[in-house]
Amino acid sequence: MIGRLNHVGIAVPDLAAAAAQYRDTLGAEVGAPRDLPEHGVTVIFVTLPNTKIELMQPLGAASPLSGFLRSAPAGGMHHLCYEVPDIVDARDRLVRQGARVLGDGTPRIGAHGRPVLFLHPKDFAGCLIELEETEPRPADGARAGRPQPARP
Ligand SMILES: CC[C@H](C(=O)O)C(=O)SCCNC(=O)CCNC(=O)[C@H](O)C(C)(C)COP(=O)(O)OP(=O)(O)OC[C@H]1O[C@@H](n2cnc3c(N)ncnc32)[C@H](O)[C@@H]1OP(=O)(O)O
Ligand SMILES: [Co+2]
Repeated sequence: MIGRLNHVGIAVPDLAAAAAQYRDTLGAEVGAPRDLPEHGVTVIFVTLPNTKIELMQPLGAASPLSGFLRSAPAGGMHHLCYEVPDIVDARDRLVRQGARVLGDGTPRIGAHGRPVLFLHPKDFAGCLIELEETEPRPADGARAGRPQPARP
């Protein structure tokens, strides 16, 4: 079910300082900061030859990173993002196997403009897992190979 490692999320207290470290000390290709208020984060993607690093700092009082940074004030690895071809199919299979999908289970649009979901860290060796759908859905939302309900 899971495919490529799309990115590794790292929560940091100071996004600009972390980005400078990746750019200047580690010599990596560092993108521009982007606010994702609907997710309570500001992110900078670091592009590597085989994957990406998502540097994130809290945005707003309700950021999901706040609790994490209280327990790890200097920052730390926060989540792994795996790619899946069909996020609804992946969710339903995981739920059938007893995994906890965070939130109400509805995929939301993530930093790459694709649907994402998160799985509880307690179910996966203490690692928060993000799933990102990779194949763009056709305009009618249909999925290849899946029977489509008759249109009204
Ligand atoms: C989607 C936009 C972007 C993208 O790439 O597209 C992003 O990736 S945004 C990333 C930020 N968004 C999220 O993380 C959303 C999903 N996260 C959550 O729903 C929460 O952070 C949650 C449920 C993982 C933790 O919530 P909270 O911190 O309030 O709960 P607790 O402090 O009670 O933690 C419960 C338990 O889990 C452990 N924990 C918490 N966070 C992590 C983590 N990142 N990795 C591993 N373990 C984690 C925490 O230590 C607690 O363990 P316990 O033994 O009970 O103390
Ligand atoms: Co992410």
